[in-house]
Amino acid sequence: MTAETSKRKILIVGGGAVGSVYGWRLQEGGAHVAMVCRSNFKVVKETGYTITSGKMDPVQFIPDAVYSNGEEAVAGNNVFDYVIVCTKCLPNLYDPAEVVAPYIISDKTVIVLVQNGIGIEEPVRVRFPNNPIISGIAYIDVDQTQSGIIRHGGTNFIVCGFYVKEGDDLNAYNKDNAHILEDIKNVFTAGNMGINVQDNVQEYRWSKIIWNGSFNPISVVAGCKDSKELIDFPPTRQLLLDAMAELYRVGEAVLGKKVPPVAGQDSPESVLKYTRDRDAPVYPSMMVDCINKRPMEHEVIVKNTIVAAKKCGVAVPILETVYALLVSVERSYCPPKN
Ligand SMILES: NC(=O)C1=CN([C@@H]2O[C@H](COP(=O)(O)OP(=O)(O)OC[C@H]3O[C@@H](n4cnc5c(N)ncnc54)[C@H](OP(=O)(O)O)[C@@H]3O)[C@@H](O)[C@H]2O)C=CC1
Ligand SMILES: CC(C)(CO)C(=O)C(=O)O
Repeated sequence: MTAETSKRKILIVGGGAVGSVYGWRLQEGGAHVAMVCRSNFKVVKETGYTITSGKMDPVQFIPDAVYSNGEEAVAGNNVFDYVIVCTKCLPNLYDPAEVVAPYIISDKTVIVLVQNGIGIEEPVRVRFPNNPIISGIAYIDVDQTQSGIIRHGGTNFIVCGFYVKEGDDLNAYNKDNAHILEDIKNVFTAGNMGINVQDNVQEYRWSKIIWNGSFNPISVVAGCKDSKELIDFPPTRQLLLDAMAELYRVGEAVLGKKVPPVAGQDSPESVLKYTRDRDAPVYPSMMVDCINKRPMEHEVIVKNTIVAAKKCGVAVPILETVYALLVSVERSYCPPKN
């Protein structure tokens, strides 16, 4: 069966910035798209999303279904082909598997985790050892400016591949399940989304963490500055370069080889240049969360990276400093529960 011969049933859990654009594109590509929404549930259910993408006029995206919980979503034994998770990943606040659990009623459902950070997959794998899990790294620049109102910069591609238990034979798993990777490729391509399937996607998590582990926390501790402001001010520009150099050292130590380049970015200077050359400044997702007084993904983006560095004996004084400051900033508006 191909994407052309069967309408894929896709559920997007987390109908925020990334989830809305994914839903819109995948529906355009012919899939049946249902969304799980939380704070924007009422608006999305009643009027859908208004999405401004790149230089296009705003478009209206009306999902095929909008749910607020698992009971509604799986009523009548409704099995999804794909459950795509586009929530923030906040293991310091809850078990990430709990976010997915209400929607998985069959081993056949492919779980796609579209979240930044390191170590985001393991809790979901432990809970769903028999479901295929695809780890997805989103290259997209999008935020929700008001409930249901989405601003998308235009870039939209994903690097993805299977996640398996440590010690399992990833090559054999890739081979046995090649049809799933082929299918997701078709589904995303039909929606005009770039998709780059990798045999070992974990390597690419390190490519992405170079950006997220530097720009995200530094934007917040610098007082919520966007990428242009950070790059144009020499002291924060230097801090970014030094933080990225640390991150490259961690990635190389973990992988035992160079961090793979994405879009030609293979050094702190080239990441900075790529970011500076973009048409518009980037608003890092952590900065957007901080401005809106929401919890930030400091655990998966910064803490897990520091833990990996320590395991490999790599010193990361800059990361440790920004982590301490970042968590302090969050505590000022979002005090810990106990
Ligand atoms: N924005 C970007 O440009 C990029 C983001 N990413 C990554 O993608 C992931 C998603 O980011 P983004 O879209 O920006 O995040 P948003 O905060 O915009 O969206 C997340 C959505 O998930 C909802 N949500 C949270 N928990 C649940 C739950 N248990 N059930 C249902 N819905 C839930 C939130 O609802 P509520 O409003 O109630 O909190 C919110 O609408 C993150 O890991 C981020 O780092 C990666 C690349 C770029
Ligand atoms: C850089 C960006 C916007 C994606 O390209 C991102 O990943 C983030 O802000 O968390």
